[in-house]
Amino acid sequence: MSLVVEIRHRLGTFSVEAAFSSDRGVTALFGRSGSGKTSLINIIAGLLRPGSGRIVFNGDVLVDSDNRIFVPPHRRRFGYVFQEARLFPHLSVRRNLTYGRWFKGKAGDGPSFDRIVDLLGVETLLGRVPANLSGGEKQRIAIGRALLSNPRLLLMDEPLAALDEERKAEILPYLERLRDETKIPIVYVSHSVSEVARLANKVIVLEHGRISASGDAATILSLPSSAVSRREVGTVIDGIVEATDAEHQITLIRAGNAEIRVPHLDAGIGKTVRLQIAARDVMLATSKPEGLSALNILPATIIEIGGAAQGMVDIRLDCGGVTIVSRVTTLSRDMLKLHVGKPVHAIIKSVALDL
Ligand SMILES: Nc1ncnc2c1ncn2[C@@H]1O[C@H](COP(=O)(O)OP(=O)(O)OP(=O)(O)O)[C@@H](O)[C@H]1O
Repeated sequence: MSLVVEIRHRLGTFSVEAAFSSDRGVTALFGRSGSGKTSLINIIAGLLRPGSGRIVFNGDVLVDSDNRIFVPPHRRRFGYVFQEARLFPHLSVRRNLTYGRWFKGKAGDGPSFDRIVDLLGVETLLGRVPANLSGGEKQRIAIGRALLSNPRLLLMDEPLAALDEERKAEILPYLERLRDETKIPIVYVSHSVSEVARLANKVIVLEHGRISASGDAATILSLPSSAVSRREVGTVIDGIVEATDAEHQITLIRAGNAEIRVPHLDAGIGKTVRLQIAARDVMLATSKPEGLSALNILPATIIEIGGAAQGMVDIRLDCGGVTIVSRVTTLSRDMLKLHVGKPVHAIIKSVALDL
């Protein structure tokens, strides 16, 4: 698949100007509130007609302002999942799911009903009405409905934003299955580092309606960026499962020359896993600490000391070829006499994982 977007659009005093292409898997449009993500995904969907530019999907020209081409949304054959599920309240879950089939192409095209019901784990919900579903269940039905319309591309605008942490955690594995088990490319709008870290193959960072960075998730999410909220600053690392310690239920992951231990993972040796380490979960010591319960104490060298904000600084470290960020107080920075080039030990308090 290939999606090529080159558009300019003005909305009052705000303007979006973006050029990017995407070729497979999940492409995340990532940025703060008001950065233009929804406007951009609406332009891709055809819900908004851009002032100028081109959009081409798999060689199909959907928008070409020079030649006055604008394919309307229903003729693009894209699925759309919004923040709220927008189910039909009077229809059963089964009828909500099959609703999208009216719009799909030739009979027999696309995924089967049973396959989608199984993929999203909604078998037991089929006879219910939306009022009797949790927020997470409703969103799974909305995703199923979009999939059953046999879309060429699935557009998702913050599909988890309206859900609490528990519901998000419940639905994320289904999105991962969708990414891994169907071949449908996805454009996924989000402002959450953890969601993007788990799901995205490619990340496009939007700031003030412009693309400020794009590339693979591990690189982009580890760069300092105004799109990453201060609470979420950290690094995303792709590592490989190297060994397991069955007795202690620990899995050893290698990233560069760094070895990171995490609670037991049900993953084979050699499997790639994505780790997310928040700066606030990394402490620094100027000598190797003894008698500490933390599992991960990595030798590191300081490569950059960021500016102070609210008495805290972010310190970028090289840990065996892998960059990790640690957030310490300015008092610690001064007491430990931290400077670029200084060897330290990074103590990682917790690691978030994605299989
Ligand atoms: N029709 C409009 N007229 C004028 N300004 C608009 C219009 N629609 C959106 N905007 C402005 O464009 C900017 C980008 O909005 P957009 O919804 O695309 O951002 P976003 O990144 O999706 O934000 P959020 O995550 O809060 O939805 C905002 O400043 C918004 O106020």
